[in-house]
Amino acid sequence: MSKHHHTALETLLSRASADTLVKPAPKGEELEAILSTAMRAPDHGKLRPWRMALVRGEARLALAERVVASMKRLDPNVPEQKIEKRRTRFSTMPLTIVLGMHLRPEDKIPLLEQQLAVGAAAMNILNALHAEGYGGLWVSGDIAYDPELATELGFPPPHALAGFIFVGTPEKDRETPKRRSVAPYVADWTGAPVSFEADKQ
Ligand SMILES: Cc1cc2nc3c(=O)[nH]c(=O)nc-3n(C[C@H](O)[C@H](O)[C@H](O)COP(=O)(O)O)c2cc1C
Repeated sequence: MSKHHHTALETLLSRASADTLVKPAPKGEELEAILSTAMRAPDHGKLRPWRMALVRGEARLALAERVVASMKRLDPNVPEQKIEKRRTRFSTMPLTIVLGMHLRPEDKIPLLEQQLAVGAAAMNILNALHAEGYGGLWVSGDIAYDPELATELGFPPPHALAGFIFVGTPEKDRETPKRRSVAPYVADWTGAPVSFEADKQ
């Protein structure tokens, strides 16, 4: 497999989200290794705030129904087409990782830093999936902010959802995506406040 010829940096530079994911998803020891990269995320206070609920097999249908119920709760007039799209996605993805946050609002570590640690864990997982030849897509949408859905999935307030990571194998081999230059997002600070090309009109 070509992945073995890639340096770590090339792997990081070539990651892209894949929205058409088919079987197989990683399982067993390989899945455990991929998920273990979450444990290497930078994490102020060692709170380990990330939680991953794996949804596979028959449980996918139940998740899809909870998601649809959440959509209807949030918007009683939600178009049927939107419902069907989400129902199909959640019920057919080979694996969905519900990314939960075990948040501690009373802790001395700021909530934002707790959330950033979960984001870093998610990024490690997405990169690990890519490195192993799988694909991932991190999605949220308004349902990710529905406390009732979060509670049904095991994350009652103040815990919360950081989204869902769809996992599988990209349907087709894709070219390495075009990457924008990072230059507009980088500046040397030499004493005066920086300004970025990216922010100039
Ligand atoms: C927290 C979070 C939530 C996201 N939610 C969605 C989403 O609901 N729908 C979507 O199409 N992309 C969402 N994205 C963006 C995708 O994960 C992805 O980055 C985007 O499709 C661009 O693809 P790329 O990662 O290959 O650049 C989200 C990203 C993050 C970090």
